[in-house]
Amino acid sequence: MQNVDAIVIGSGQGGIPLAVDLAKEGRNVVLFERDSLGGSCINYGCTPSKAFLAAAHTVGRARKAESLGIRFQVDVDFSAVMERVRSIRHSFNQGIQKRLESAGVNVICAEASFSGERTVTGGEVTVQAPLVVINTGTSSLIPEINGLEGTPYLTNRNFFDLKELPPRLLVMGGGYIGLELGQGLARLGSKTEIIVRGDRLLDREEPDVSETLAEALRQDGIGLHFNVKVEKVVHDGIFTLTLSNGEQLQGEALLVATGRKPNTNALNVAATGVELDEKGYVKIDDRFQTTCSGIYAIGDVAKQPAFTHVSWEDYRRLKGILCGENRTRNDRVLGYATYTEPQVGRVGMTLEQAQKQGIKARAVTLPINQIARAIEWDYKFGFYRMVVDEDTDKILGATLVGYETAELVHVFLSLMEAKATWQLLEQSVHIHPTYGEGLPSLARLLVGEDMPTCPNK
Ligand SMILES: Cc1cc2nc3c(=O)[nH]c(=O)nc-3n(C[C@H](O)[C@H](O)[C@H](O)COP(=O)(O)OP(=O)(O)OC[C@H]3O[C@@H](n4cnc5c(N)ncnc54)[C@H](O)[C@@H]3O)c2cc1C
Ligand SMILES: NC(=O)c1ccc[n+]([C@@H]2O[C@H](COP(=O)([O-])OP(=O)(O)OC[C@H]3O[C@@H](n4cnc5c(N)ncnc54)[C@H](O)[C@@H]3O)[C@@H](O)[C@H]2O)c1
Repeated sequence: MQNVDAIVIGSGQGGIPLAVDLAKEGRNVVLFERDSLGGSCINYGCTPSKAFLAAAHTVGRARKAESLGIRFQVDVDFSAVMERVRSIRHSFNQGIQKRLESAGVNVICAEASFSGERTVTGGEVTVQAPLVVINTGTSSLIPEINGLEGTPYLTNRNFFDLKELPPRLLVMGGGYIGLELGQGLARLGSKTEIIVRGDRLLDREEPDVSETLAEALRQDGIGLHFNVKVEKVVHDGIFTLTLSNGEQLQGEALLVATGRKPNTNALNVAATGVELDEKGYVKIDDRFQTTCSGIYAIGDVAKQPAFTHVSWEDYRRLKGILCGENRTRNDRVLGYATYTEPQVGRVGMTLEQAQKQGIKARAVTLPINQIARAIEWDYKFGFYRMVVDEDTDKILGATLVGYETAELVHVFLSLMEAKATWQLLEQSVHIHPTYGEGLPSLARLLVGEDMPTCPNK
């Protein structure tokens, strides 16, 4: 056994920069990774999915251009689309490897598990350190369904290895992955059916977000099946799913996107006193400390909101804490987005969430058809909503559904980080004609101005 300064388990989005920084400071750092360097985000998450959606949404927008008087002949070279996705993934992955190597991190390509207090074994290597950081992420949670096991179903792991476009795609799950990848393949040409066990898509969002997305997906030709479960799966070259309402659906491909489970099974945490919650996530306190001193956990495995920028920010905060700064993980404004078309850009609380916390809150909503830019570009789906505290006038949250709202929502992120009031937004003079000019217009609804609120509308 060797003694080192720090051990990082998992090359996730927080673990890599932390290992690099510590190594650059001259510490002896060992990083264990059992799979490809860069974790879910680079290998089977954000990077390949967004490169894939760049192609898919280009097709969607080309088809939609007919309403502008333009007709395109769309010819999808699926194999070229996926080759490009894989080459971007490869280049990101190589970049990570070089970064770790040049910083002097000792990378061990093996599955790691605890073999004693702050002692970790992976492959032939056993190391002990005063500092251990767990950044092992999550994997697909596969439901137990009669006949599913052993069939060649897709998850986000093998989706990006597809070489041919499946003529028909069945998707289980109406969350982020099911909607992004389902709409993506539909736009590239697969006849797609999405099976949802509840009564709406993205069920953590407000109902009108779900309705807007459902309408947009239907316009892409996607079949939506609500309030049904998959009871049986048969695969004989083709997948046949029997649903709880008796209906049968068939497809050449089945994507299972029904949630995630933490990668903690292999860790043998009992050997070092790290406790897990009832679902297997690592329990941490406000400062990322597990129940074992000297061992920290960051990112998805610590049940942080499962986004790359959160894992990255966990690293920045943990680094501050390790350097003696008085930081916690709780005082941050977190946003996220769904990269469907329309996109859903979100930050902070919804009206219902604010009211449940006892805040006297109010929400205003501006439909996208009140924004000149949207009319000029014939963009029909969406709305902008802001939630404010009526006592303090502070902005509490925003939901933006529409064109590239993942970009636009940063206006709210910054305003909220600055603890700004809605009056600041109301006073702002945004450029005409932009989607962004809808934001002060939204704020002006709070002073009672009638719609339309944008110039030329
Ligand atoms: C399809 C998809 C699309 C996504 N799109 C987005 C997006 O657009 N934007 C966004 O912000 N987020 C997105 N996410 C979420 C994002 O990928 C994760 O939140 C992000 O990767 C953070 O992960 P992490 O740092 O916790 O660990 P991960 O990136 O999951 O990395 C964990 C690493 O630990 C390794 N590991 C696990 N156990 C062990 C062990 N015992 N020993 C050694 N190594 C181990 C794993 O192999 C993995 O490489 C997406 C996720 C998916 C699945
Ligand atoms: N744009 C992004 O930032 C992005 C994109 C993809 C994934 N992610 C991250 O990855 C996480 C996981 O995504 P996900 O889509 O797997 O999970 P999710 O939790 O978003 O959605 C899973 C869906 O599957 C449904 N479901 C569960 N069991 C089912 C069953 N047996 N049959 C049918 N439906 C079932 C759930 O009701 C839910 O709607 C997300 O929560 C997110 O944090 C982020």
